[in-house]
Order: sequence, then structure tokens, then C-alpha cells
Amino acid sequence: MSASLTLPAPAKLNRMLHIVGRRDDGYHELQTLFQIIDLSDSLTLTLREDGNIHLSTPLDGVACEDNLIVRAARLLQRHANTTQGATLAIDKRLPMGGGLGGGSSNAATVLAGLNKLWQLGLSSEALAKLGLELGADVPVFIHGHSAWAEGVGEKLTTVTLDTPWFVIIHPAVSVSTPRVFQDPELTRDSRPITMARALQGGASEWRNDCEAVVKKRYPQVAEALDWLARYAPSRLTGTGGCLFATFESEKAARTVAELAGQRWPAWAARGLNTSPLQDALGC
Ligand SMILES: C[C@](O)(CO)[C@H](O)COP(=O)(O)OP(=O)(O)OC[C@H]1O[C@@H](n2ccc(N)nc2=O)[C@H](O)[C@@H]1O
Ligand SMILES: Nc1ncnc2c1ncn2[C@@H]1O[C@H](COP(=O)(O)OP(=O)(O)OP(=O)(O)O)[C@@H](O)[C@H]1O
Repeated sequence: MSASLTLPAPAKLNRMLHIVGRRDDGYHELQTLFQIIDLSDSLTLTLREDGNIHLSTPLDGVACEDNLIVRAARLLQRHANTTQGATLAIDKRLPMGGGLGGGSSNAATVLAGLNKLWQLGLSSEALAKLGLELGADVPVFIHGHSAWAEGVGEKLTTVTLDTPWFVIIHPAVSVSTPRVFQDPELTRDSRPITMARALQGGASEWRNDCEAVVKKRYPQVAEALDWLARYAPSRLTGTGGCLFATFESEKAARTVAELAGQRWPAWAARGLNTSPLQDALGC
């Protein structure tokens, strides 16, 4: 076993997202189609014998103890009751708080990577359950495949989706996930549908129930969405503020990403069905 692992932590898109209810604890019941894309942070995990968890690349605006990378490592260390430690380093490329799930993905990569480095032998189910304590999107990144999700996003069924090219824009505004979910104008009563129905309907029928409220509260998101929708069908991912448009060809996506890049941070990325994390871990 090598004493160091370098692993990707990819982003996700919510190809559709319906809010079908609200639980007693305030969390919302969702129905969503998750797709992982080939846009990733990169994490390097190095074994330490002294038991310390050390983040060598702090993120601007996030205290180390709050960083999901450190929290995931400590949670696993406690859960497995191990005396092994790790030095953690991240090359951060995904925008934070944009609905691309970067923080949850970082946590999932740390859980899966340290499970291997520390030779703990925990199952994916155990890691996903542990990860859910850190964020609603951690389980799908552990699962590592396109998925239909229910509950708060943790009840996952593997699906195979089309793998188009996307243009992703991050409007220059930070959208607060709790604020969106607390908004009095958010609709929470979409009729539950079956997975088969969601898949049959296809992209032309998909929508994100957070989009209307986010557009209203964050005019910068509305402006970027109107701009992007001139080129291709476009939607909000998660609670935003990132937006994505769907293209059949890489060339068209790269052309629009370059144009968008003159106004906002923007990327062209391909939809995947298997996570590069699973490929890297060889499972
Ligand atoms: C909306 C999604 O982006 C869909 O992928 C995610 O479910 C959000 O996941 P996340 O950012 O990891 O969210 P968390 O850190 O778990 O929750 C942030 C806050 O959002 C609200 N929240 C989140 C998820 C959910 N299903 N219902 C909620 O009401 C809760 O107030 C929670 O305190
Ligand atoms: N390693 C991390 N990477 C990104 N954000 C982190 C990290 N650790 C803590 N955070 C905090 O978590 C917040 C949400 O981060 P994240 O990038 O997961 O949001 P998101 O893309 O909106 O995710 P979601 O789609 O799950 O709502 C950030 O604003 C930041 O303060």
C-alpha cells in the first residue's frame, strides 16, 4: 500500500429537482436526477503515523475545523477508532457554494480515500451513511454513478443518463442553500412521480423547483440564465447559483463556454455515468 493517494472529487449536476415535501426537522424531501461531470477538484491524502489530521492547503473563507475535508477525516477516524492520521491537500477548481456539490464531493473523496489508505475495509453503504452527517450530497459521490434520488438525496437508485456536453456558469453571487429552502415562496408540493416517468419524460420535461425563487431573489442568476438560454436549454443546479446548458457537441459547448467566460466564470464539461473517483479507486 502506497502511503499517498491522489484522487479526484468531481462536481455533480441536478438534471432535474422536484421538492415533494418537508420533514419535521425542516429538511426537504426531494426527487432528483444526479449526474456527475468531468470537472473535479484534486485531493492528495498522505498517511501520518502521529494520528494528526492536517490540512496543508486551507481554503479562503473556510476555517480549517469547518472544512468538510477535515471534518470528514475526523469523522472517519472517530468512527473507525483508528490512531492513524493524514495530511490532506486540495487543488480547488470547483466554485464553492454554487450547487455543484464540491464540498460534499471533497468529503466523499476523503472518506473513500482514507478508508483505503487506512485499510479500514468499510463498505460503501457505511461510508455513505457516515457522509450523510456532513451533507445531503455526500452519498451520491460515494455511490459514484448517475442516480435517481429521493429522501433528502440519500435514497439512491442507479440510472444511466445521456452524456451530453454542458456549459456551466457561476454567476458572481453566492446563493445560500438554507435561505432558498426557507423561502416562503418556495413551492414544496410537486406531485411525486415515479423514476420511470422522470426518465421517460427526458430533458425537455425536466425542471428545478428552486429556480423561480432563486431567480427572483438573485437577479444576477436570472440575468445569466436568460443569457445562457439563448444558446441551449438551460437550468439551475441544486439551489444554484450555478447554471448549466446542454449541448450535443463538444465544439458548440466550448464555443459558448468561451463566450460566457467573458462575463462569468464558465466551464465546458462532459456528463458521466461513472465517477472518476470510482475509476481511480479501482472499484
Ligand atoms: C439541494 C441539493 O443541492 C441537491 O443536490 C442538496 O440537497 C443540498 O445539499 P447540501 O448543500 O449538502 O446541503 P446541506 O449542507 O445538507 O444542508 C444545508 C441546508 O439546506 C437545507 N436543506 C438541505 C437539503 C434538503 N434536502 N433540504 C433542506 O432543507 C437545510 O436547511 C440545511 O441546513
Ligand atoms: N472543502 C470544501 N469545499 C467547498 N466548500 C466547503 C468546504 N468545506 C466547507 N465548505 C463550506 O460549504 C459551503 C457549501 O459548499 P459546496 O461547494 O458543497 O456547496 P454547493 O456546491 O452549493 O453544494 P450543494 O449542491 O450540495 O448545495 C461553502 O460555501 C463553504 O463555506
